Amino acid sequence: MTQPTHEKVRRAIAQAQTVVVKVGSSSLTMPSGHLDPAKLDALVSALACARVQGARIVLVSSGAIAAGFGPLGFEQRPSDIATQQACASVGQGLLMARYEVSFSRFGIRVGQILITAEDTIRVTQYHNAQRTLDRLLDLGVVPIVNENDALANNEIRFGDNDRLSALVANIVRADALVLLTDVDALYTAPPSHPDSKKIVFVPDVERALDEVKVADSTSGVGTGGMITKLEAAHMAAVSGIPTVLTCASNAGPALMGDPVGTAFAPVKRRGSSRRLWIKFASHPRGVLVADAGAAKAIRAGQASLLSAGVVEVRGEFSAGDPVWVDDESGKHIAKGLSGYDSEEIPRMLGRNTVQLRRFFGDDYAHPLVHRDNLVLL
Ligand SMILES: Nc1ncnc2c1ncn2[C@@H]1O[C@H](COP(=O)(O)OP(=O)(O)O)[C@@H](O)[C@H]1O
Ligand SMILES: N[C@@H](CCC(=O)OP(=O)(O)O)C(=O)O
Repeated sequence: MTQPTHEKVRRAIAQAQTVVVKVGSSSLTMPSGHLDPAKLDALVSALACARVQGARIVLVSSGAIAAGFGPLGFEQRPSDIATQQACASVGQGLLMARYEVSFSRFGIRVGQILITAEDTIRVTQYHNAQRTLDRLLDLGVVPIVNENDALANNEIRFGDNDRLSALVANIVRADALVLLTDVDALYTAPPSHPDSKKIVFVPDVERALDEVKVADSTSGVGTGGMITKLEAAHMAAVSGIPTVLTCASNAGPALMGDPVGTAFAPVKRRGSSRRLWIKFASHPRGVLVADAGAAKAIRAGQASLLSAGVVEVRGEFSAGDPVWVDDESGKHIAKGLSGYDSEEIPRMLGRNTVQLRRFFGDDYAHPLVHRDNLVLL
């Protein structure tokens, strides 16, 4: 795929049939922990305009925690998980009620989808989410997606909605991803730095990840900061989806392909959501150390990690959990989903498939990490 120009990327965004728009907490709420109805209405007006012109819009909206902590009497965003989850439970209802009213000004229906990281990777849940989202879009509904904060397991929770929005874009096979936040564009360094400069086009997001200085969120209500937005743009880019990042008040022009904010070019064709999640969002719970031969085969691509080529297992994990694959010098070479619980693995190490089948039975004759679940770093 040849690298598209800035104009071509903007044109692709303007012509996008299916668009995922992600809006951050700071663009919908006040620092006091309440919804800001004027901001929400302005965003909805821009989205409704695109919808009325025929675009299929999926809105990934943060703001549940930020809209819930004020009504529950907290002065600032709570930091403990249980209170955040309680705030999300209250705030999510308030958020949807307001979206419902606001979209109804344009005769547009909305539907709520609360999703977990698991739903984006496990095949049946993934297809379930895909089927519901596709059907909602066919019916002209604007699905409003958020992470299922009230119940999400902290171990694999996204926490921010940036990377979740890139996975949703992959699920609905979106033509464009629009990330709306409280800053008008990506800058070479946090905008508070006196010599930071605006970046209008990123042809190669992998280079930008190395070159741009980023900081965590400072808004008091958001979580990810710029790093998770760059990761989302990266995930979209490797899924073949262009991204524009700008402030929420630029939503209308961004959707029309105007040169606002920062546009990111796609770099490759589509990949699977599971592999995107493994590479960008999973938190490994252990390590499998590959010998030189296995490390070489994995680096060459397309190989599964077999017990015969593993010399050590570290950490406690269950089958299906993410793990690092390291070489013997301790360098991470890949991330993958383990095929076995960590306690089962030591007796399998160094044995080939024939020995595993003979000693332990057919259940032990599979790769430690199948190549479909293995992603090179
Ligand atoms: N290089 C950078 N360019 C632009 N903004 C940056 C950069 N580094 C850090 N930021 C900060 O990231 C913030 C946006 O992240 P966040 O508060 O998580 O937003 P949201 O709630 O919309 O997800 C901006 O307010 C900005 O100060
Ligand atoms: N799912 C959470 C999102 C947390 C959050 O702050 O995300 P963001 O504002 O996008 O950085 C919520 O709705 O509160």
